Order: sequence, then structure tokens, then C-alpha cells
Amino acid sequence: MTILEKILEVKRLEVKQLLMEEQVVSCETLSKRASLFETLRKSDRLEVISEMKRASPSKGMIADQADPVTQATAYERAGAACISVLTDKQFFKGSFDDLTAVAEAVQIPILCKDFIIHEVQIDRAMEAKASVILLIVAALDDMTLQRLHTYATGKGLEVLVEVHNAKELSQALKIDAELIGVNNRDLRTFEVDLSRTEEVARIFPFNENRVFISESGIMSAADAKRVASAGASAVLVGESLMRSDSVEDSLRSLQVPRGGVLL
Ligand SMILES: O=P(O)(O)OC[C@@H](O)[C@@H](O)c1c[nH]c2ccccc12
Repeated sequence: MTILEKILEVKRLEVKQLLMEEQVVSCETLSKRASLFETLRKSDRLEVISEMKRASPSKGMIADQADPVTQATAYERAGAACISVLTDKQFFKGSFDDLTAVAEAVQIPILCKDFIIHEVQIDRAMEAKASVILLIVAALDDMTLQRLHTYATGKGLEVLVEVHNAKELSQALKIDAELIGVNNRDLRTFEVDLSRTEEVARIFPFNENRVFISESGIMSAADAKRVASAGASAVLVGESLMRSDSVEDSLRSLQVPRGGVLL
């Protein structure tokens, strides 16, 4: 069984529980935040979506003492475009309390980083004050992807659609995703390879209706330059910022000029 399959098994149980509790109210009001899509579209530098990540299945413990609010306010001061907060408990040691604490401490867009397979999780993310959710193409069949995307955008949330290859890119394009991220980490083998970004960029139909984001394994300004010149508008960075002794300097060093397609 792959790690993704294991995670999805846990998520199916979580969904069952959420549905039984009926505690999650589908809230209709969204906290006022800038649009991540507009921020990325207008920027002429590589923007940073910085992540609050205590641990991961591939790296084990990364920063168990990290305080989400301290981390998030440093990210915001350094000019992050968005803060991603892992909310999965079992595999990433995150929580919805982390997400809410971060959302209340900063003004920039907040991404709920979880494995979403059902509407009730979207309600929960919104209730916890997220403004962006993640949908992972590899975790969803076409119909569910479409349904969850429509549900989330209908509520005013933005959706980052994560792909790994050409086939998954075409699925993301079919649902008119505006924010498309290529995960450089293979969720099955944990192998990280920035050439995934370059491969998908080569066939990415760049236009003003969508932006291209490179996710995972960005460790240095050199990595940032590499994906920027492939056409990325933003990078999603967790581990290297969580481990940094000077978070703000590290984040700023990734905000390199956009090298790729400027529209
Ligand atoms: O810590 P890294 O290598 O900088 O990666 C961050 C982010 O891309 C990664 O956490 C991630 C990307 N897609 C995901 C899906 C689920 C959980 C985690 C992720």
C-alpha cells in the first residue's frame, strides 16, 4: 500500500466521523483576504507560499517545537503571498487549531493543506478560516475532483489543484483550475525531483487565466531561480523554511525575479 493510499484510508474515517458529529456548520461568510490568484498573476517576482509543517511521513519530525503564530508572522513580514497550514494530525502533526491561530494572526491568504475527499472537509476548512484549499488530482476521480472544485469555488474559496504529470495536468485544465501546482515530490516514492516542474511547464498552456506553482523540495535561491525560469509564478516551501535559523532572510532569498513567461 502506498503512503497516499494509507492517508486516504484515514481520511475516509475522518469524513465518516465528521458526518456523524454534524458539528461542522457550513458557514457562508468568508474572511476577507486578498486573492492568491490575483497576487500571483500581478507579481513580477517569484512569490512564496510558505508552509507551517511540523513533520511529514517522508522526513519524520522537522520542527516539533515550532509555534504556528511565530512562524506565520515571520512569513508575513518577509512578504509571503500565502501561508499553507498542514491540518492533518496523524501524518503531519498539524491541526485545525493551528490553521485558525495562523488565520487570526495574519492578513494574507491561508491555504488549508490536507487531503480533501469530501465536501464536509471543505466546510471544516472554511469554518477554521482558510481562504484556499488544496485538491490533489492523484487522490480523486474525475467526477469528485470536479464536484469538490465547484463546491469550494461556489463558497468563494480559491482552490490549488495539485498535479504530478501531463495526464493529471489535463485533468486540472478540464475543470478550469486557476491555481495549478506541480508537486516535485512523488507521493508514492517520496522522491523529489525539480525536473518535474520543468517537464510539466513544457506542456503547460500559459495564459492570464491560470498560474503555475512549483511545490516541494525548494531548498535555495538556486532552486527558486531554476523553477522561476521554467515559468513558475510561485513556490510552495515547507521544510527549508521550518529548519531555517533566519526564516525571513531565507524566504526573501527565494523571491527572485520571474524568469519565465510573463503575460
Ligand atoms: O517541505 P517541502 O519539501 O518544501 O514541501 C512543501 C509542500 O510542497 C509539501 O508539504 C506538500 C505538497 N503537496 C502536499 C500534499 C499533502 C501534504 C504535503 C504536501
